[in-house]
Amino acid sequence: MSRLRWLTAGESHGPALVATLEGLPAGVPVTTELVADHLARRRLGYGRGARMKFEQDEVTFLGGVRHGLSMGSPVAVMVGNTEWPKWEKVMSADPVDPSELKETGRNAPLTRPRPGHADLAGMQKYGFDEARPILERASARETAARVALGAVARSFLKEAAGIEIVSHVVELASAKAPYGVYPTPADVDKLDADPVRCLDADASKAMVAEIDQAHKDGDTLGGVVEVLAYGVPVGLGSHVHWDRRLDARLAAALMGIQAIKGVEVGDGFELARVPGSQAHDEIVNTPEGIKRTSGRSGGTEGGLTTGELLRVRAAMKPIATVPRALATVDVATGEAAAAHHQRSDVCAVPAAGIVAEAMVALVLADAVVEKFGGDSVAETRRNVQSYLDNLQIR
Ligand SMILES: Cc1cc2nc3c(=O)[nH]c(=O)nc-3n(C[C@H](O)[C@H](O)[C@H](O)COP(=O)(O)O)c2cc1C
Ligand SMILES: C=C(O[C@@H]1CC(C(=O)O)=C[C@@H](OP(=O)(O)O)[C@H]1O)C(=O)O
Repeated sequence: MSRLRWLTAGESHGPALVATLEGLPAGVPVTTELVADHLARRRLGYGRGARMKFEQDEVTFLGGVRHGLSMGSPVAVMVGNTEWPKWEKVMSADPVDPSELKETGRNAPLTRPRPGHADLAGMQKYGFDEARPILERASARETAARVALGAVARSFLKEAAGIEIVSHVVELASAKAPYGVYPTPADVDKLDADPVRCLDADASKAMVAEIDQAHKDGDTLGGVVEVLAYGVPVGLGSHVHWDRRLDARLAAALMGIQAIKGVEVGDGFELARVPGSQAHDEIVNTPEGIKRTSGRSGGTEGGLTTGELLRVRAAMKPIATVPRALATVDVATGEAAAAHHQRSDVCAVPAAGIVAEAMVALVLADAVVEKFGGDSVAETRRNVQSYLDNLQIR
């Protein structure tokens, strides 16, 4: 199985995040601007904290791309952290004199772990007496690296198979967008211009009001994002083994985003509440070929893509750093305490949608490379076309 492999590294207040992508065919259009544009989309969204106002996400390619095209070698990309100069001592890789650390005023031990973040279990597991070494990597700052790779993956998908990915916010706390309205690639600019990346104006207003109220109350919120992939060919993934099922791969990738607690493929949990006669997508022959009368399955059956619209949802829990701090224990003293809190997002659901797009793009790019191969994207495209031209049933 030829597959894409990818990794990220870097801490929230370290010098930079880095990400590598191995197995990408040559000839994929990739530029610094393309990646920067997607990173800028991830910084948007009503309810995000102060950092997103000044964070620059400075992009540098370190390998794999020449003159705007991938070369077939591993792609390496670095995303600089604007905050680094303030954290140079606290996050120094090399030992630092304790007096210099004290001068920074940023090195007070974080001994009051936040419920809902990785602080406490991470300290226990890795043997630290404070949360800094845990929260630096648990932080969703890391998702900038994923979005950088996702930008590369989506360029490959468009070029190789004409696949395009769109996401939108469908629920934010108790505010809901009307069910069954699916934005298309033509709606992306409109979505990105909306404060909460919701297509429905009334629902968007209600979501903004929820965030304003939570802000006033010193609270935080979660929500649900939906990702749609247009132009996915039939037959990505496979029914033959659990770890080859595309629905399983998508679910794992989405669940791997910080704070995502639930994933649905298509109508997901709703399908469990209706009889079979209302749960499946009936098959009809049309002048354009065999089609489905509905899209309840979300475009996968038996772990294979059906060639219909791919649709997945991810539910994000509220931000763990609650301003009206939650009860915890100071692990230095064993006494009851309020969880540590500095600045934080009130709500990051719109940003989570952009991260979810990136994860879906990486899973689909992996599945396309696996099925169609190709050392150059032109070869992948020929293989996709030949497969579609030679489908026995269509
Ligand atoms: C885009 C994005 C931004 C986030 N911003 C914050 C934040 O500012 N403060 C915070 O405590 N958690 C934030 N989170 C959530 C934490 O990273 C998450 O709660 C933590 O990783 C623990 O969640 P888990 O149990 O799902 O891993 C954010 C998550 C995402 C996806
Ligand atoms: C930095 C980002 O998100 C961060 C995610 C995050 C967390 O705990 O997950 C906590 C906050 O970090 P800080 O305390 O430095 O402001 C967010 O700003 C980002 O998305 O780029």
